[in-house]
Amino acid sequence: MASFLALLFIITIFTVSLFLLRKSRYRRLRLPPGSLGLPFVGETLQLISAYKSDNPEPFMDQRVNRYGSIFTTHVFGEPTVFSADPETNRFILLNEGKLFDCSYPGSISNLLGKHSLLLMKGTLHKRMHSLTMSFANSSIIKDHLLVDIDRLIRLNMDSWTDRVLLMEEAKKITFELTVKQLMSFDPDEWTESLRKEYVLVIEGFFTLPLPLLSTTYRKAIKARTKVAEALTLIVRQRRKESESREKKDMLGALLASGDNFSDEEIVDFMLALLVAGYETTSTIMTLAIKFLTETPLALAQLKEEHDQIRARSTDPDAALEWTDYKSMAFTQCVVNETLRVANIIGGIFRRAMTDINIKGYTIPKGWKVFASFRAVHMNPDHFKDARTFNPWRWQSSNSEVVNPGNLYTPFGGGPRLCPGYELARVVLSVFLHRFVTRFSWVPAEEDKLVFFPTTRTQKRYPIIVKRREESKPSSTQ
Ligand code: HEM
Repeated sequence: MASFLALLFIITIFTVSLFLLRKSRYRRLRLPPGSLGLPFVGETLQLISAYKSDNPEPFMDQRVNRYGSIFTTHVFGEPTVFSADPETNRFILLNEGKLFDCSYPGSISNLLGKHSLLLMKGTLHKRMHSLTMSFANSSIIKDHLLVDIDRLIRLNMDSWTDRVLLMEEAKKITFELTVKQLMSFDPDEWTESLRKEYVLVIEGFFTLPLPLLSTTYRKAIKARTKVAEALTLIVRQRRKESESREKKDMLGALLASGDNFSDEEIVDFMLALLVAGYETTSTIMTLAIKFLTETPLALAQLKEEHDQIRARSTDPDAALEWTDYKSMAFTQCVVNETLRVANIIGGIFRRAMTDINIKGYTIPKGWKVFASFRAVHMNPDHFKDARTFNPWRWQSSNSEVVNPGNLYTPFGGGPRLCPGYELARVVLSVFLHRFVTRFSWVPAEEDKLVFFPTTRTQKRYPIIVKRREESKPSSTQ
């Protein structure tokens, strides 16, 4: 008993001294105001509980009201400076690689692989980022991706009847599209079994990277190995045939780039691209439908826009043309507003490479920073009635958002600007076109949005769909 009390005493003294030491070191620097919370856990539990609800705003609102738009907190085991300030966010984004480095949790880094674009740094990152951009830009989308996007979306929707888990279906579509774009494969059993392994890999992102303690992480590592093996076989196969058959896909571009990438480099690169577009694009597809369902006036206007495009052709299944996409003016307002309100990527973590002075404060070297896009997008000082879904705010006649500048950053910015931003917009627009012209629908049950560990609806948004021609009264009646 005496030795237990002595141990308890030592632990208490150690913890208190650590806490005081930490406080006095930070007091010497001009840190942004805030609270580091409890020793070790900091304010992690408050953050998680806010973001696990459908209204995470109070976590930021309370701290911004108390300390201002740049404040210090302590989350996920580290002191972190949070920014809800658009100028500071821009500064962080633009100084990537100079003052700040990207920073992902160990589980994500291990599962992605060291050659993934998300983890690359320096000149190689620059080169690979521009290669990726060149592969998802508007002329490539116009020249050949649009046809595949439209075809695969229709193919998937052909089998939808009655109750549909929209989030699941959207994920399937997005995965198939990315596989097609990367290596020209049409969906089949191979694609679906690869997707199942992917789901396991992604589940591992949000666990501790400790195989002995976490079954989910162990399964994710196993699945990652399987995915890498499957992709390696494809790369090797393509190397053999690359001289005779030049395919217009990402893998072809990598092999023809003259950079002599190894199999491992190409596999890591493709694996990460499949992850980056998968959750994000499918979630935005689902949430666009959810927000429209809850805003009938916007839905009616959107339907009208798309019915008019359909009316231009006698064939209801005629492929969409680039000019059709370009004529979807209100759809672009819906896309912008969905991205603003949903905040699929609510912000980005970086690590300070040196002591950084900003707005009169110091961010100490080695500290994490979090540039919160969400806090800016949801701030009524920047967007009128910010917490309401209002696609009309994006209409060119509306003076509110003529030039949103640094205020609107759903795809980030600077050297790590999302290379899939244009592609995601086209996929979402085509999906909305086919969805509203083919179906009427009602939610099958209440479903709630949550924002941790990722933005999603709790029940994968179940809906009951009805083909529009079925719901129309027959002309002979
Ligand atoms: C609605 C859909 C999407 C959203 C909201 C989104 C958002 C973002 C954001 C905010 C970043 C910046 C991350 C950072 O600065 O650390 C990013 C990076 C990235 N995105 Fe997207 N993205 C979407 C779709 C896509 C698609 C379809 C692709 C596939 C081509 C893609 C590929 C990537 C890649 C590879 C990166 C890493 C870039 C780098 O680190 O250099 N994204 N995305």
